[in-house]
Amino acid sequence: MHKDSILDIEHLTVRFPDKTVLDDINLSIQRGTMVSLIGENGAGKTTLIRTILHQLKPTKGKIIAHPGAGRRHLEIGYVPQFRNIDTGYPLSIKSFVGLNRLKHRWPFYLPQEHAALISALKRTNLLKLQNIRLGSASGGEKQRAYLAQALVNDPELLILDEATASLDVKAKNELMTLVQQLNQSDQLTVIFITHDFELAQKYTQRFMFLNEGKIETGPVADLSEKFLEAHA
Ligand SMILES: Nc1ncnc2c1ncn2[C@@H]1O[C@H](COP(=O)(O)OP(=O)(O)OP(=O)(O)O)[C@@H](O)[C@H]1O
Repeated sequence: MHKDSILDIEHLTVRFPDKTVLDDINLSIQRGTMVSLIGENGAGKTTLIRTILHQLKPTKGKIIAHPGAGRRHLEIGYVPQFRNIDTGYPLSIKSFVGLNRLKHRWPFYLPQEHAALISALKRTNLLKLQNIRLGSASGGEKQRAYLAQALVNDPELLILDEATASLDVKAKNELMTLVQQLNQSDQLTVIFITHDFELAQKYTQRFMFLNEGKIETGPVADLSEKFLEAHA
């Protein structure tokens, strides 16, 4: 275990009947860092994330989470790949973000829930847009609403699952700039799944490269070299 890790992955193996997708993986993710998770289609990125999210039980090994001081469990936020939302979608941005606070009587929030909701809207620059229908928002705004939804429970770890794919260059950079600000101001740890090396190098410090069941890690400056090696 590393001194300040948020996740320690130890001898993690996930095997499906016909395939070993993760093969004895060992790595630590440091608290407060932004890390890219790279790998070809079918390399096992989703499988790794599902295991981190307790959606999948490892065949062998384990993932140890280290919640921060005063927290009982590691809260994880998840932002999916952008998919367009029908223009008829009825909920306002605020109500959509609030869907992730269902613990009580949505949409009648307790005061602390309402405060968390407003904070998530503020941190994603959506405060002024909170009452517009999500269906009428731009692609970038919709994706920021997904980010706000992931933030509303005050996560310590944020997983961006190809969350910038299908956005235009401006919206990609806006989203990643916001995430970078949260990383710096709140020590939010980020796992950024992407096929975009340029964004990985611009916004993250380290990479995790999944290939044939194994993971290699390193500083993002070495990313192109690693990728070329894997394809040599
Ligand atoms: N429940 C399952 N049962 C059997 N095989 C599975 C299961 N889930 C995933 N797989 C297989 O495991 C491999 C890794 O899949 P995974 O979805 O983790 O890859 P990925 O890197 O996320 O791919 P992509 O970039 O396309 O999303 C694939 O060959 C997939 O078919």
